[in-house]
Amino acid sequence: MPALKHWLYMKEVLIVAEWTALKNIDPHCFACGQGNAHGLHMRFFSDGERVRSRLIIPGHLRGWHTLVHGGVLATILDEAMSWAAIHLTGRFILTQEMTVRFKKPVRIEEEVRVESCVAERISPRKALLKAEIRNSSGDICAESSGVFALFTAEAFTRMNLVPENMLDAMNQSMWRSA
Ligand SMILES: CCCCC/C=C\C/C=C\C/C=C\C/C=C\CCCC(=O)SCCNC(=O)CCNC(=O)[C@H](O)C(C)(C)COP(=O)(O)OP(=O)(O)OC[C@H]1O[C@@H](n2cnc3c(N)ncnc32)[C@H](O)[C@@H]1OP(=O)(O)O
Repeated sequence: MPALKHWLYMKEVLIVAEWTALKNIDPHCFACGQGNAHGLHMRFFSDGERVRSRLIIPGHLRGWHTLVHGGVLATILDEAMSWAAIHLTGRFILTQEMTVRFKKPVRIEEEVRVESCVAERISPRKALLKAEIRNSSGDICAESSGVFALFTAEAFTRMNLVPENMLDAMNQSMWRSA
């Protein structure tokens, strides 16, 4: 294999290997459920430090004319921060609070990318997450930060936030890829 072709091949292998697909266990989630006919069908990938997804926001989620509804952008940011909180801390989570800054309009039917990370582990029970949405030109269109409550499996079960028969699948999906 000529050197350049070999280098490109190796680069591709490295890039593919760097981002691992994360497993989804709830097909009905509005944001990530692949079986929700009205949802966003987001799929997530992680390199161990960040979580990311890309999607095309369908026309029925518009706010005005060709603009994506701000609440939909907030959902995308919340979802990205949630996946990062779960997979990068290894805890079950609830979004406790979040703020969003809308910086540029996002258009329906345009591809966007969202990326999130843990900004700070505030305490054993809390983490600060950040996320940003970029349009196809790479401009940051919306960004968020959020405080996430972190739960052990036992605490999550005690608070009746997960049916016991789903606990195993949830625990496993937090460590295994798709
Ligand atoms: C949902 C995640 C499931 C994980 C799935 C895992 C794997 C699957 C993989 C992928 C699936 C991916 C993603 C899922 C995606 C998206 C999720 C969307 C996220 C959301 O869209 S989520 C909905 C919106 N968001 C809420 O619906 C929050 C409502 N808000 C509250 O529910 C409270 O505000 C709270 C609890 C946050 C703070 O409550 P608070 O302010 O009253 O806190 P306080 O400290 O006073 O605690 C009082 C007593 O709560 C217990 N407690 C509190 N925090 C605890 C902790 N961290 N650990 C253990 N126990 C805790 C103790 O029992 C304590 O009692 P004590 O400490 O005295 O014993």
